[in-house]
Amino acid sequence: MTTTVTTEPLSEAQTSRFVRIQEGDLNLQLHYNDAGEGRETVVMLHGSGPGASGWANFNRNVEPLVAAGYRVILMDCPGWSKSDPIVCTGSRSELNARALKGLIDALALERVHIIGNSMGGHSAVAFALAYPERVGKLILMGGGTGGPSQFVPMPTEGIKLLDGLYREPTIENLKKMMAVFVFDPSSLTEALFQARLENMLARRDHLENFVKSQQANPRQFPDQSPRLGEITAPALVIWGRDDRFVPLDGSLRLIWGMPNAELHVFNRCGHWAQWEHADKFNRMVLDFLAH
Ligand SMILES: O=C(O)CCC(=O)/C=C/C=C(\O)C(=O)O
Repeated sequence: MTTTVTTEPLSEAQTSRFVRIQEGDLNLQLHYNDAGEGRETVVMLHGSGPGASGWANFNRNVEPLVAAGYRVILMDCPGWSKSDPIVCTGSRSELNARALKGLIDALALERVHIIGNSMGGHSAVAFALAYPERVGKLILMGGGTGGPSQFVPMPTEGIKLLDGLYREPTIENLKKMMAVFVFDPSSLTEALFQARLENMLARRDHLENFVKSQQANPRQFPDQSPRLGEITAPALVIWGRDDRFVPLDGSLRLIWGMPNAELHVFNRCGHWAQWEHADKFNRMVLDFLAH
């Protein structure tokens, strides 16, 4: 007799968890997804767009890491998805870093690898600066520090569309922003737009709080370049050549600043390398983590 073992694909609902964290004066409920049972843990931090979440940003990346034996945690940052609302008047990179510290303390994880997308990259760097002993390896995509581009006027075209969408959360504005996320907008499906629209409209408080935060402090993601030399963790920086949100020269600042960083640039790729080039991205991440 033959036994057939079928493995169900991982789903958002099945991996969804909540935890209350207390980190200094930061006391809030965070939502996260938790998949796999490996000895080593990879945390994934999402970007700052309206309706973003760990699952929305990284749904093409979780399974391969879990299959390779990692535990994968997707943290929804304060002010996104099912995590508690917040108005941030200081550095959002540092706020997210503190939230992550609270989360890994609550889960009793001593040290984690971090994959950060855009705001998630800024936050991963802030975490590595504040809690270096808690970091294994860093993978930074389309982010790692705020600060100016030497080549592209700021705010970039993508960030202007993102800000416009926060102020007027319509399907038309969402499609305009998402068309700029990727190199090839024909890869975006109606189902993807609808899922993102649902996420976005489910939490109008988050949208309003983002606008209030920016009014209180337009520099939510400060320039962390002067301190990059302090980060000794091995870092893989990944960027899309055609990134219209956070320009490519941001990646050079990161690898010039961090002593143990290396860079891969994807051709025909926008701000969502982990989605647009998922297969190669996953292979590169697994290789980097293993060696
Ligand atoms: O302003 C910055 O430097 C960060 C912008 C950012 O995080 C944009 C991210 C967009 C996404 O990846 C998303 O919303 O999914």
